[in-house]
Amino acid sequence: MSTSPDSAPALVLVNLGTPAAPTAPAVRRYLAQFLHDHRVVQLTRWLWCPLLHFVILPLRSPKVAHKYAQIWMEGGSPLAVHTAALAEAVAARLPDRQVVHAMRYGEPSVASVFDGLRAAGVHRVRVLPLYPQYSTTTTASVADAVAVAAAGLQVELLHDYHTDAGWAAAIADSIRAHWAAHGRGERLLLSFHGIPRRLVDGGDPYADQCEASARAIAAALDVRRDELLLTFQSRFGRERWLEPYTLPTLEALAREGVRRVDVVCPGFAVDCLETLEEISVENDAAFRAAGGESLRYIPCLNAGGAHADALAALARGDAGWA
Ligand SMILES: C=CC1=C(C)c2cc3[nH]c(cc4nc(cc5[nH]c(cc1n2)c(C)c5CCC(=O)O)C(CCC(=O)O)=C4C)c(C)c3C=C
Ligand SMILES: [Fe+2]
Ligand SMILES: [Fe+2]
Repeated sequence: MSTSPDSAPALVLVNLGTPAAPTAPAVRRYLAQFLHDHRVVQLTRWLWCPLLHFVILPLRSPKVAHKYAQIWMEGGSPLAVHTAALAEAVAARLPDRQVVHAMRYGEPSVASVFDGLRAAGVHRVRVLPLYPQYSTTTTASVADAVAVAAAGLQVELLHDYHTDAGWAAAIADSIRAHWAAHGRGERLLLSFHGIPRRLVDGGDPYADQCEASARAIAAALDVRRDELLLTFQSRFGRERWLEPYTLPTLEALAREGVRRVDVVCPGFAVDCLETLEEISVENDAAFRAAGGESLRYIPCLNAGGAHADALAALARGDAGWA
């Protein structure tokens, strides 16, 4: 299918990426690409490469592969399965344009997806990184990969959608649906992926955008902002990351006598290792070990209709594209 320069732009949804199999070699290949990205780890290469190749990859890959094995789905890694399904759901809402997905690390790579679009005669592309909150570690890294892959194409990228009304309403509806099915926990915790504090001090707007998302979700839920707790998970390495950290917060709540906590992860477009294993398995066990009764995890929006509607509306609109 060849497109004219003024037909609707193709849409590429870009997610982080995930291993091809729940095995140590596949996880090692994935982590090697991910953790070589200067946007993710800024350490000087002569220091970082030996540490990565001789310590982190050999030690971490088998452990992380074991975690992936616990959550692996029939069609593959949850992140891959849900991202593909989400792209299909968005495509069904945008019949006038081509909608595909790509992964920043692993397959389908940004380069291969752009080659496919060029071969199909596409001239204009909109790239929607599946990160509601902008960070140099994620969104800017997608922009780097797109800049390399997009020669000859007219490209626009969505900076973020952290207070988009359709997205915030979809998260609020998912929380309400969870409350209707399971009753309301004593606390609602919003857990976002963390980043090093140093990056925020250097100007990364991620922390401010997480806070603004929390306010938007509270407004859409019609609760006060102080009825929600905002925490940061998935710390990697030894330096200080954004605080408060999710796990110690959950343990402190349990010790204070809070029995039931609802946890939602609004920084993740689809469920993945960090939500299905870290929150739902590891943190749940730690919460109960500290005296809590149940950590009730509220799934990501995944390929749900409200999510696809919100992303399709963003793709059609003009706000935030540059
Ligand atoms: C949602 C936004 C994300 C930000 C911001 C982010 C920053 C970030 N992550 C790492 C290190 C790791 N992250 C890992 C997994 C992972 N991270 C995100 C999202 C964000 N990361 C997702 C969706 C996932 C899950 C992928 C999946 O396959 O399901 C991992 C791999 C797992 C592990 O080894 O623990 C690492 C490592 C850093 C260093 C960073 C910012 C500096
Ligand atoms: Fe290296
Ligand atoms: Fe991460």
